[in-house]
Amino acid sequence: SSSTFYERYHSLEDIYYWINRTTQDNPGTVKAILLGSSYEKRPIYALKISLNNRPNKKAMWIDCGIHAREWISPAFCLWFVQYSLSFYRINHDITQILDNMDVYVLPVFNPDGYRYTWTNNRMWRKNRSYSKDSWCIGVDLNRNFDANWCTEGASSDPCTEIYCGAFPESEPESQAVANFLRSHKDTIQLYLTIHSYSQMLLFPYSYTYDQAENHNDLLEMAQEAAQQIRRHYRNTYKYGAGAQTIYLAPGGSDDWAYNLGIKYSFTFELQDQGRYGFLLPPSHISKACNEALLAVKIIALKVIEKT
Ligand SMILES: NCCCCC[C@@H](C[SeH])C(=O)O
Ligand SMILES: [Zn+2]
Ligand SMILES: [Zn+2]
Repeated sequence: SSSTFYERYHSLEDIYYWINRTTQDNPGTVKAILLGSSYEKRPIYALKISLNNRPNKKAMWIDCGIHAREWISPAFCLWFVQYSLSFYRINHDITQILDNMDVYVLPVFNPDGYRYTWTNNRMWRKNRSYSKDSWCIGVDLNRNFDANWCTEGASSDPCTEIYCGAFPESEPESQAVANFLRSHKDTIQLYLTIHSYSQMLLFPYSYTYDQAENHNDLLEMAQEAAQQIRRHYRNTYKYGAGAQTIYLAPGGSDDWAYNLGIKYSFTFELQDQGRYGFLLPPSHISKACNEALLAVKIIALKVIEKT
């Protein structure tokens, strides 16, 4: 039954099949968009969910799986799509969101890396590109964006987990996403990128300790989301600007999207706090995704209210 499908992790092939099936089963509502292809030439598909064809509707963006080992992230993207399609016109919050915004969902930002965690190394983080002057493989796609690129919190050593790449957007995966966001920056009002673990709701900046221009807005939104998770699920999420809440991290997709003009930009770190870490068991998927869903609802509704 569908409930067990969404409470399991799925291979890359399964997710491609799911993308196809979901698109075919929901013509006119779900459209697959080919953003580009990975280093190993795998397609990078985003789904566009559009529940009504109201003219010049705004949009929100959720990407998952930029880091290969963070399996709960793609699981959440699938969960979110299924919830949206199942509860539109049933749940008030998701109905309000989908009536006001289209949603772009990118289930697997880094398909080569994700596949690699299924076949070779469960703990792989980066993509699978080769660098010309090192035997080491892979760029940290969340250090490869053009936002204070390769400063403190990233490394120019290809053998590190935070290798920034040869230059900003050097990787086909980050380039594909950046191109799409650049060409849709006037309609996309909210950028969300889903990671694990450590249970945090983060917002710009991570490349500097300087405050974002709408810091108070972002803080209030993250705070409310964290409070509601605490109230409904009795679980604790830290929240704040990335640099001081987690660590300095330049070249991130959230900071780049923010500087592009998407003024509501967040990085979610989902469950857990370290007991299982990246190896969160399937039995925890439901709770982790419900917590993330609540945060998305609260933040998205606030964006609608503010714009
Ligand atoms: N854009 C940087 C947001 C804060 C760091 C997020 C974590 C997720 Se694993 C990282 O990319 O190291
Ligand atoms: Zn991550
Ligand atoms: Zn993380």
